[in-house]
Amino acid sequence: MRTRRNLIESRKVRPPDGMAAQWALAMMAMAAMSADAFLLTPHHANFAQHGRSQLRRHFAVSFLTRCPMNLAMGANRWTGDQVSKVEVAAGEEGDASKLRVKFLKAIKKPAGSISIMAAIKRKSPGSAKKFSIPSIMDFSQALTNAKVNAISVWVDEEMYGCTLSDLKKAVVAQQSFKGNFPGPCPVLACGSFTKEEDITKLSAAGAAGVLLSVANLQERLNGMVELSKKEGLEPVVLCSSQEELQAAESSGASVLAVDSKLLGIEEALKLAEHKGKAEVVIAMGGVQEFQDAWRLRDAGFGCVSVGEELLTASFGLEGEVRQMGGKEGLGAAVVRGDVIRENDLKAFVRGMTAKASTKFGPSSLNSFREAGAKFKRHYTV
Ligand SMILES: O=P(O)(O)OC[C@@H](O)[C@@H](O)c1c[nH]c2ccccc12
Repeated sequence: MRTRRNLIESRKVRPPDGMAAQWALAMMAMAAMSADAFLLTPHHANFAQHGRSQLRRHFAVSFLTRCPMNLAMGANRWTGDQVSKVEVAAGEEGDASKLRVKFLKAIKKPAGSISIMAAIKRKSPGSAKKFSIPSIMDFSQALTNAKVNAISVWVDEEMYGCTLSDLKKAVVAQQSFKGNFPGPCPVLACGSFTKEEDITKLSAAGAAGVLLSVANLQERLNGMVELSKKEGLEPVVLCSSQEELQAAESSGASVLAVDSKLLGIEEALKLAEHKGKAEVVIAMGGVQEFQDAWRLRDAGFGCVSVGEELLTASFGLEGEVRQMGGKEGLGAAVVRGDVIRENDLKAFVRGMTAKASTKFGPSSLNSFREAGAKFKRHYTV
């Protein structure tokens, strides 16, 4: 039988930065309790961001007896050393293709349920909302902790503020879920990819799939779909009409995407019945309420990609007053927009995937925002 120490080492779990003493204490407590593993919850990891004295006061570990499968760092903050290693790996030369995760398997759910793909972007054309996302790696992990099924990264620095290196970081960070259930999330590369070398680059970065647009590629679509498959990437074909859906299907792609951001939810809903033999149809963007996700699910969409609302739930909007008491009040907290609010993120994903019926709505995201309050509060739970 492996010793506890071995177990910890074999899982490559290390004390987070500045927590060596607490870690040692936890180990001793584990030994005393004959626990095989323990869980460091996101709660504790959050304290790590807020300074050590507070951390020391609040530090606690939750014990899971004889449950090595659950050995998990809820929100594994990366140490400086780890980050620099990844930055090297995520650089131009580093090959992350071996870290690729199967995309279709991750997003395909039984009928009647919907999978969630979180869109990572720092900005959007035509939107005033900006998200600094200080650490793509931390965010990538927080998303998996919140049980999203896939992640997409918009690789277009000018339009979306994210680069290929960000995509690679999102891929590499998923490795901390290897051996866990659920395991690492696949990462879909989004952007307007038109060249063959785009596909090879994305493949080397460890992307699980690539978004290909019928409108952009036209007669070159079939070739790009084929090449993506050859490179081990799942081609996800973006359509905005019935004709485009047909073209996408005959290109041989199994995963189609409807541009619900462009069309709006109502128009996207109408397109669901033209999905043909596609294994999964993704609604790409424009989801603002839980109910949008539920309606898309009921119409036959298998997956929904959510960007702005999910990012807003995760980071808040810079300058927003988020607690009771108004701007000057005792409990006032002005959001800096650079800290991941894990609980809100989790509640958001849970709401999207809830087996709720649209009949008993409306239970929208906005209804939690206390729109009538004198000082606007943003709560997404
Ligand atoms: O932020 P939203 O509305 O939740 O959307 C996410 C994502 O899919 C979106 O970032 C997006 C950006 N460009 C697109 C083009 C087509 C479809 C979708 C998109």
